[in-house]
Amino acid sequence: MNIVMTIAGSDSGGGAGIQADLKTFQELDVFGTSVITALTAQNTLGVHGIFPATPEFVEQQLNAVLDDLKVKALKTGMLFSKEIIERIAKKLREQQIQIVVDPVMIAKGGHALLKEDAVQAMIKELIPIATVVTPNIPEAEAITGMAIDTEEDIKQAAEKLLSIGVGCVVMKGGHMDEPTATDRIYFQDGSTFQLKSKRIHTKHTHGTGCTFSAAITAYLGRGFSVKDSIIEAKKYVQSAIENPLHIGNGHGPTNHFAHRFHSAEVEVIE
Ligand SMILES: Nc1ncnc2c1ncn2[C@@H]1O[C@H](COP(=O)(O)OP(=O)(O)O)[C@@H](O)[C@H]1O
Ligand SMILES: Cc1ncc(COP(=O)(O)O)c(N)n1
Repeated sequence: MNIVMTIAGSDSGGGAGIQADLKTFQELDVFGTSVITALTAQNTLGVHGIFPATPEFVEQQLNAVLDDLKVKALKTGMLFSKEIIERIAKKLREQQIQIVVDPVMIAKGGHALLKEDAVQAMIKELIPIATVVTPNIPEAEAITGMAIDTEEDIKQAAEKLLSIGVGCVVMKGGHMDEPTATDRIYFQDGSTFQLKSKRIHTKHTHGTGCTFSAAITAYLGRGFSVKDSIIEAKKYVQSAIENPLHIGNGHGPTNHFAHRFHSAEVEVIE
């Protein structure tokens, strides 16, 4: 059995964070383990409270899993503070695990999930040891300090991220004002490709980023290449967005069952 891990926050509403990650892992046939950085009191309407774990307890969870289970790939999501990031990075530097960093900063409803002073720790400690980083446009702007409006801006921001040391940058296009949902992928060796799918006009996009990065992690854990993992993950998230569950009164979650009966169309542009 391929074992993977998520290091993220809990979403009591079940749409994002640890809950979205574990659902994705289960659907994609890998064994999911978890390290919870913070509890959130959250539903489809927003984040109502945050109760962080101590950095020591985050480390204890990480040690408990890694001392016993052979984790092949992991993702990080909501990490909340600089102290938590430092603990995690110190431990992960000693491991041979493929790391997907989803640099979660702000929930769709506007609530901060990462303290402002933690961005630098993410840049210094975590991104350099990552296999893949998956920023959305506002996150890429916060990390690079650049305004991103055009395709050329996206490329420049990706180059800045690559210069920090990460192996591959996935610039997610959910927030771009484009008729398609286009993600642009850049590798250290200069190669690049795009993934294009139909943009779905829906308010049910809570947890799309979490689901996407968890799916990349699941495929890496199964031994897929980085490129194929990203392509397959995009198909999974597209199908999860195209078939919303219509639950809750706000931004509803993605549908993790959808891939069982619907295969989404994703165009790979080299
Ligand atoms: N309305 C949409 N229709 C189709 N795909 C979308 C839509 N919104 C986001 N996506 C896709 O979902 C994934 C997550 O992207 P994004 O929403 O930008 O990230 P985040 O959830 O971190 O803000 C990406 O693959 C993106 O292309
Ligand atoms: C615990 C947790 N982790 C991540 C997100 C981001 O998800 P989204 O950007 O879809 O709100 C969230 N809302 N809550």
